[in-house]
Parts: sequence; structure tokens; C-alpha cells
Amino acid sequence: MITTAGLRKSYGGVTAVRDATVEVLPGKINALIGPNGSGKTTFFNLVTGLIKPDSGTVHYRDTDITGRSPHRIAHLGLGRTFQLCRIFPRMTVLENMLVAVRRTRLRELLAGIGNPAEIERARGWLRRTGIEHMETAEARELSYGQQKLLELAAVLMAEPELILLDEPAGGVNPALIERLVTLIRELNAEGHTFLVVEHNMDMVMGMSDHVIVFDRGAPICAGPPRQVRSDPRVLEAYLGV
Ligand SMILES: Nc1ncnc2c1ncn2[C@@H]1O[C@H](COP(=O)(O)OP(=O)(O)OP(=O)(O)O)[C@@H](O)[C@H]1O
Repeated sequence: MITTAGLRKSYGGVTAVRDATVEVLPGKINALIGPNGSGKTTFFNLVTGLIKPDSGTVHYRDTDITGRSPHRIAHLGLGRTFQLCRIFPRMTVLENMLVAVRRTRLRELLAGIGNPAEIERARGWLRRTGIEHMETAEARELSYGQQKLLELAAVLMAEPELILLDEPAGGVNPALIERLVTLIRELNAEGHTFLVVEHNMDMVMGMSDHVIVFDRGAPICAGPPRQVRSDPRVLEAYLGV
């Protein structure tokens, strides 16, 4: 679904991503793992247009999206969350949902806010993420885990085909992680493809179909969890053995 070829990004003397030729499989739960600083977030930012590569290409299905702006890429059907949750803290939960939809023109945005059909759709996603009872609360009143669920619910308002999650379980309590995994599995069964960056290995190995491993900016192996888990290159990357 996403194919990158020879993707590269450097910051001064640091090469954050190098030789990244990666395939994100359609219809699957794909995971991207690797030690701290191995280039996962930079790779996400390159794919979603937040930063431009020094060289290499990114394709979404058959479309070359290299260097396109984030909103143009989002319009094609890519939705993403951030490692440090991005919501509007002083807006209510429902308002966060209504401003999140895939609209860039102010007129359309304002039309969505009072639109009963949009409000119903927003409530539907809040129900699915289990935070519908917080609808009128300001987003900052939610626990960190609930804020991450809100961010995902807001992403779902745009009905993305591919959903990229950056450390969805980071700082989230085990009960909410379980809810999140169930939701990811259900959404995947309904046709959404996932690419998830995550350090929680139990979560990654338990739910993913395809795991891509980065080390020092480059992909070192990819495959089903069982294969990746026993790959000596992965053990070396993590343990430095
Ligand atoms: N804007 C930037 N300026 C300078 N260096 C950067 C920048 N962004 C990333 N880097 C460097 O690039 C490398 C890869 O960083 P990146 O955040 O992509 O790794 P990561 O695998 O997502 O790490 P983590 O698991 O800790 O989130 C690191 O050495 C980092 O310090």
C-alpha cells in the first residue's frame, strides 16, 4: 500500500533514515519497530509529508506522493496520530471530533460543526473508542490514554484507508491498551490498513501481521512476528550482541 524506495533524510551529520526500501502491506496490521533513535518517527514524517526526503521515493498505491504536502497526502486516505498526542486541549471532546474531519476550507469546516449527521458520526466513533461519556468534557480533562483514544477517533472521522499510529500505547494503562488493540483489530477486519510504531513488544507481536525492523536509520528485516522475533539481526539491534 505504501512503498518507499531508497528513502534518505539527514540532519547535519546525523542520517536519521537511510536506504529505506520498505513495503507496507495492504489490508494488514503492519508494525514498525526498532531501538530508540533508529528512525521510525522520521520515516513516518517522510511518508506523511511532514518532512521532505533528501532522496528516494514514496508511493501510495500507484501514486508518487514524494514531497507532497501533509494535507494533500491526508486527502488520499492516510490518517496519522502523533507520538505526543495532538488534540485541542481547551475544546470539548466533541468539538475536537468535528474540527478534525477531512476539510480544509473554512466554510466546509464551519458547516460540519453544526451538522447533525456529522455530530452523529462523531458520536459513533466516540462510542467505538469508549469515550462517548466524555463528549462535553474539555479534552485536557481526559486521562492521557483517553486523549490518545480521542486522537485516534478524530483521525477516523476522515475515514482513512491507511492509519499510521505513532506509539499509541506509550504512557497508556494496560486496560486502555487492551481496548486499543481490540479496536485496531476490528478496524482492520473492516478494511483499514495499519502501520504502527510501538515499543510495547507484547502488543506488537500479539497483533501484527507484518513487522518491519529499523536499526540506525535503515530497515534490517521484515516479516511475520514469529520470524522477526528469532532473527539474529533483530536481537543484535536490540541487545547489541
Ligand atoms: N529534527 C531533527 N534534527 C536533528 N536530528 C534529528 C531530528 N529528527 C530526528 N533526528 C535524529 O535522527 C535519528 C532518528 O530519530 P527518530 O526520532 O526518527 O527515531 P525513532 O526511532 O522514532 O526514536 P524513538 O523510538 O526514540 O522515538 C536520531 O538520532 C535523532 O536524534
